[in-house]
Amino acid sequence: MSVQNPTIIYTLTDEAPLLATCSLLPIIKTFTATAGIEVTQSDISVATRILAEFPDYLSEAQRVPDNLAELGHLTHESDTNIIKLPNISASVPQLKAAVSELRAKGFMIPEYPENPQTEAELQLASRYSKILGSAVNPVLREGNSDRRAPPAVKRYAQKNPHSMGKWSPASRTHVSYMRRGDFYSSEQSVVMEQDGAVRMELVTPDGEVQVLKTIPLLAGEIIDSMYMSKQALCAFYAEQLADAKDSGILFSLHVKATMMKVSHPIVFGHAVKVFFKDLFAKYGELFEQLGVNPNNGMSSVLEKIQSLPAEIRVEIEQDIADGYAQQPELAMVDSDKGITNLHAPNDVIVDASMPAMIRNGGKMWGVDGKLKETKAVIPESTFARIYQEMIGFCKTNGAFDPTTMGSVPNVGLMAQKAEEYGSHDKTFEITTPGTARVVDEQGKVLMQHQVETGDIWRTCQTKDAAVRDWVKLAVKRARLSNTPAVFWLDPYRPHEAQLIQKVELYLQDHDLNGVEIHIMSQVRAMRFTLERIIRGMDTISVTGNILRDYLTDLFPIMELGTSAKMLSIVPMMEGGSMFETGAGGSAPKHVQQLVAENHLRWDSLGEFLAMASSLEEVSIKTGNPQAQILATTLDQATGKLLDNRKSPAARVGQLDTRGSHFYLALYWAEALAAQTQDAGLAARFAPLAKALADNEQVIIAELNAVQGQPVDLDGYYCADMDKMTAVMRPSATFNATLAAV
Ligand SMILES: NC(=O)C1=CN([C@@H]2O[C@H](COP(=O)(O)OP(=O)(O)OC[C@H]3O[C@@H](n4cnc5c(N)ncnc54)[C@H](OP(=O)(O)O)[C@@H]3O)[C@@H](O)[C@H]2O)C=CC1
Ligand SMILES: O=C(O)CCC(=O)C(=O)O
Ligand SMILES: [Mg+2]
Repeated sequence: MSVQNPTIIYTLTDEAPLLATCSLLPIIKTFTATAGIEVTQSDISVATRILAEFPDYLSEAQRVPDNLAELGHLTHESDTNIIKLPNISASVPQLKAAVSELRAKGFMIPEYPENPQTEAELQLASRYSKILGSAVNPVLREGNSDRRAPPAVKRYAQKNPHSMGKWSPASRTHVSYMRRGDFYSSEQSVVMEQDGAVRMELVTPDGEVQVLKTIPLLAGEIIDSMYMSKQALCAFYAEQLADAKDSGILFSLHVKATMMKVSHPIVFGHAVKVFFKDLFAKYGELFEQLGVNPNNGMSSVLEKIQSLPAEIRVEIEQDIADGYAQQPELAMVDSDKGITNLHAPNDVIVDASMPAMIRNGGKMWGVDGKLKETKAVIPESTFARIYQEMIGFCKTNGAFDPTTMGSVPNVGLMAQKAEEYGSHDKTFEITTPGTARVVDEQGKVLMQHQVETGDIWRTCQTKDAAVRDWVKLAVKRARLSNTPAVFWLDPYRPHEAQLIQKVELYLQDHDLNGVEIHIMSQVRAMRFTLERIIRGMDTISVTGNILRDYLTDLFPIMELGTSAKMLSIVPMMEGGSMFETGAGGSAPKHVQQLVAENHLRWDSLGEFLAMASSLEEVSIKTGNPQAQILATTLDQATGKLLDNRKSPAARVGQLDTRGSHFYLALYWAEALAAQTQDAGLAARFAPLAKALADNEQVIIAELNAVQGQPVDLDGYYCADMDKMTAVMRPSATFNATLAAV
């Protein structure tokens, strides 16, 4: 990016945010072009990433560049400015669906090899693993994370509170987690004294040494090793199923199979097998022949048995029904369609699913479509306990009150694939019992565990420079917002004990006068924060990577009703910036609604906030004063949009995403026309402001007239761009008015 031509890169992703982009990006480009700022786009959708991985299967005309790799390189440049919308972190069923869709459209990429055996299949699996799960965010997040609700958004939520379910002190809802045999119980941690490499090795009982991975490490880097016992996990599931059945409450499993793309599908698969114990005992061999993979959920069983003769299929279906009847009632993802919590590993993603349950007064949907008390099973104890603490607090104090509650911004340790979220390439399902150990270049054993077949063994890395930057960001945010900051760190956990030492050291780099900093273990930090929150006081949570993810859905969903309204900034360690839009995901349900009734309820507030911050960054970096004017007026327009309640509504026939974008354009143009710092810009936008205001009724009528009918986007993962654009820009008057600028 040169000073003359500042560029903002806007990502094209998937599902609802991509649809919203079809309407919003033309507006943004129209406005920024007036200040000589180019907004380019970079397609990192799951479908495009698949195509980019397989040029050797495509014709010249079908090939696409590897945009994600390109963006990954740019994150190391100081003038990079990326707006990152949420994208699908694909499960295996989603990846297979995307592949089928692409093949049906003539892109003859290879089928996803579900049970790779041959060398060629293993190679394909390895190529596909680059696209599976959370494959985008870890590449781009070359900085730590700063997520918060801007004051205007918080004020709006206080004036216009969302509904909250009631909490009763008698609620039986609770969180269940493992007390032994999980990663927490076995963790060991060391800090590297100098640059070097370590090997992850498995030593079998007959002395054979299998090298599973070699990991280069930098001086000061923290490396942890830990395992989860399969036997302990399965025993835990059996106990929790029995307890839920006895207590007559729902059973629900909450994991993060997207980010923890190696370990959590396995953890999920064991739940499926323990729940349907008799089914898998009876048909284990047949299921294996059919290629059923329980890690992909019951959807895999239902899909694979389709190939069987009808009478066998019917018998299996009856056994599945019996399985459901014998076990506790499962929480439902979609009770109308019979989709349960164990259907697919990515339907219930813990960061969004637990807050939704807590917001609903501790209830999830039962098979009859009614809200019921629930046992929320989160096997790993490391972070599950924070939810139990919040649930206990709600039972005592009642539901949170969005009109008075304080706010909890987050500063998250995320840079350079920190901690568990960077561990998937260092996670192994153990195939033979033995000693799993981490050995340095001199042959010294740094950490070791006795493991059994099926145990999940992993290492996690955290770079020293990332920790230092994180501490700096925490102090900066605490000072700038005059808010106490709490490091959520547990001294009993070996990794976090190492972090505490580093935090205490790096805090000394800063002037802490007038800044309030605490270090507390997770449960105490939660309690401290909640005691303040109900008194209207704000508290910054300074956390590792997983709690960054969990807390930036949890608190915003209580405070604002959704994490889509968060400002989510990643100041890159090498000087560039990424502005994520909100802290939530790509809202698949919203696409279903659009397709069924041409109403999109995606709220682009996250995009508006990110765009303003991105423009401000352009102004700071390039000295372009018009960029700052665009940023300031965009924030004004966003504030007015909130005040005038022009956010998308949930139901068909009401204002939706497209109408909301129209109002943003109107208010932004009006604010630009009204500002006095740059007469040229004001003159440029005055006619647009007038034209949009004059045509408000016509445009809204044109936008609303299309609602109520199904629409065809010709695909899901690789929908037709022209069709999406036509659907998302249905007002000829609005389009022509923008084009005239
Ligand atoms: N940064 C990223 O790239 C992220 C990507 N993901 C990916 O997103 C997908 C879905 O994840 P999931 O766990 O279901 O979480 P989501 O956040 O996508 O969805 C949960 C619910 O949040 C609400 N929601 C979220 N964003 C918006 C918005 N902008 N406007 C209006 N409502 C919103 C919707 O509620 P309602 O139905 O009530 O309207 C939605 O059903 C997965 O593929 C996941 O991997 C998830 C998190 C972050
Ligand atoms: O990358 C993903 O899969 C999810 C990211 C996420 O949930 C977050 O950063 O809050
Ligand atoms: Mg998240």
